[in-house]
Amino acid sequence: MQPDLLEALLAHWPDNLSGLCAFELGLSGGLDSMVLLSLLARARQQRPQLRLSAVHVHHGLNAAADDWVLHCQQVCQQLEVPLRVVRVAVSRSAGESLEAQARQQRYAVYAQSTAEVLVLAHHLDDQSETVLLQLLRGGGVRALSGMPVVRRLGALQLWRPLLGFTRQQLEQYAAVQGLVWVEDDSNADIAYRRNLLRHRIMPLLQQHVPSYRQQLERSAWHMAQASQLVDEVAAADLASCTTGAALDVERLLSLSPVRQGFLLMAWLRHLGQSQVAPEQLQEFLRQLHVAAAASQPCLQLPELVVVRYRQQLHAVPVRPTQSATVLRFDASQPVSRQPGWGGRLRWVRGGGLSLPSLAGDLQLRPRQGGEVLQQPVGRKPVKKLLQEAGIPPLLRRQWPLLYAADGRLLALPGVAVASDCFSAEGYWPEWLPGLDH
Ligand SMILES: Nc1ncnc2c1ncn2[C@@H]1O[C@H](COP(=O)(O)OP(=O)(O)OP(=O)(O)O)[C@@H](O)[C@H]1O
Repeated sequence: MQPDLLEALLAHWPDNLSGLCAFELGLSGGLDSMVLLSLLARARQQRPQLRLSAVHVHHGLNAAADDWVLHCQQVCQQLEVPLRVVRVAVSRSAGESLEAQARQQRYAVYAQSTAEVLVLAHHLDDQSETVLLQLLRGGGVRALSGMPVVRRLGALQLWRPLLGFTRQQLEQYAAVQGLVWVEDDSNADIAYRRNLLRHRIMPLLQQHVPSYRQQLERSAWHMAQASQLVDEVAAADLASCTTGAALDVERLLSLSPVRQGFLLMAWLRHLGQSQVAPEQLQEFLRQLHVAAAASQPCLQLPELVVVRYRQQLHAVPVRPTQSATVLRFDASQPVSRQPGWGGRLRWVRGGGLSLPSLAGDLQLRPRQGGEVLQQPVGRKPVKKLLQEAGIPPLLRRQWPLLYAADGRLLALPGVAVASDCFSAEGYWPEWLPGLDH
C-alpha cells in the first residue's frame, strides 16, 4: 500500500531540526524535488512557523536549462514559495567531470543559503545507486555509509527527508497530486555510470532481488555505525599522539597498524587533505617502521608534505609563501603563528638572543644561499648548521632565517643564534614546523 508521504514526512521530522524554521529546498525542477516542494508546501499548512523557500542552480549545461528556470518560477509562484535562481558557469576544461563540477558548484550555492536547513530530494533509489557506485569505486566504510538523513553543511543542516521512499512512490504521489516536472535528458545517457546502474543493472536486481534497496540501505547503516566507531577511535588516538601541531612517532607506532592508518587519515582530514590513497599511507607507515631514526621518510600530498623530524611528524606546506615577514619580539606572547611559513615561532627564556639585539622590527626571511652565522668558532655556513642539526632536506629548504632590525642575521631558529648577540638571560628562538589543525 502506498504510504501517505505527507503523514510520514511529518511523523519523521528529525528531532535535531526541531526549533529550526527557515528551510530552503534545492529545486532542480525534476520529479523528486517537485514532489518535495509539494510536500513541504503542504507541511507548512500544519506547521505555520515553517518558512519555506527554494533555490534553483542554473548550470547552463542543457539546452532546456532556461525552461527549467521558468518551470520552477511558475510552480513556486503558485505555491507562494520564494525562489532564488543562481547562475553558475561550469568550465569544460578543468580535469574533473562536468557532473562533479556542477555538483560542487551546487553545494557552494547551498552553502551560501541564509536558511537554517537546506533540503534535498534524494530518495531510496538514489541511496542504493550511491552505495553501489561507491562499492564499484572501492570506497571505504565512510563512503559506503551512503547519504545520512541529516548532516551539517557549514552553518546549515542538510536534510534529505525522502531517503525512506522509492522513486516509484514519488511517481505515484506526483500522479495523485497532478504535479508537473521537467526531465533532464542527460539522465538517460548510460555513459554515466550512475545512469548505467539505474537503467541496466537495477532493473535486473529488481527482477531477482526485489528487496535490494532495503538490503543495500541496511548495509549502509552497518557501514555508518562502523564508520562512526572508526572516527571515535581515531579522534581519541589523535588526541593522545598530538603534541602541538605535530604527531609523536613513538606513540603512533605503538598503536596497532590499522589504528595508525586511521589516525593518520583523521589528522590529514583535519588539515584539509581528505583525498589520500590508503596505499600511500600504508607505505609511509611501513617506511616509518623500518627507517632508522636518522633517515627521513616523507609523505608527499598535493598541498602538503609530512616529514619526520626529532621523532615527530610535521605537516608542512609544499609551497610555503615565505615572503619576508616583519615581527616584533614580545616576551608576553612567546608563540606566534607564521602561516606563510607553515609553522610557529616560539621564544624560550634563558640562553639566547640578548634584548638589545631583539629591539625593533625583526624579519623572517627565506634562505637565498650562501648565508653565514657568527659562531664561537667563527662564521659558519647556514647550510652546514642545518645539516649538523639533522633537519630533513625538505625542511632545510623552507627553514626561516631571523634577521635583526639592522639587517644582521641573528639566528637560525631552533638551531643556532649569532654568538655575538648571545646573552645567558636572552631568548632562544624555536622554530616549530607544521600546520595547525
Ligand atoms: N540545479 C539544481 N538546483 C537546485 N537543486 C538541485 C539541482 N539539481 C539537483 N538539485 C537537488 O539535489 C538533489 C539531488 O539531485 P542529483 O542526484 O542530481 O544531485 P547530486 O547532488 O549530484 O546528487 P548525488 O550525490 O546523488 O550525485 C535533487 O533532488 C535536488 O533537491
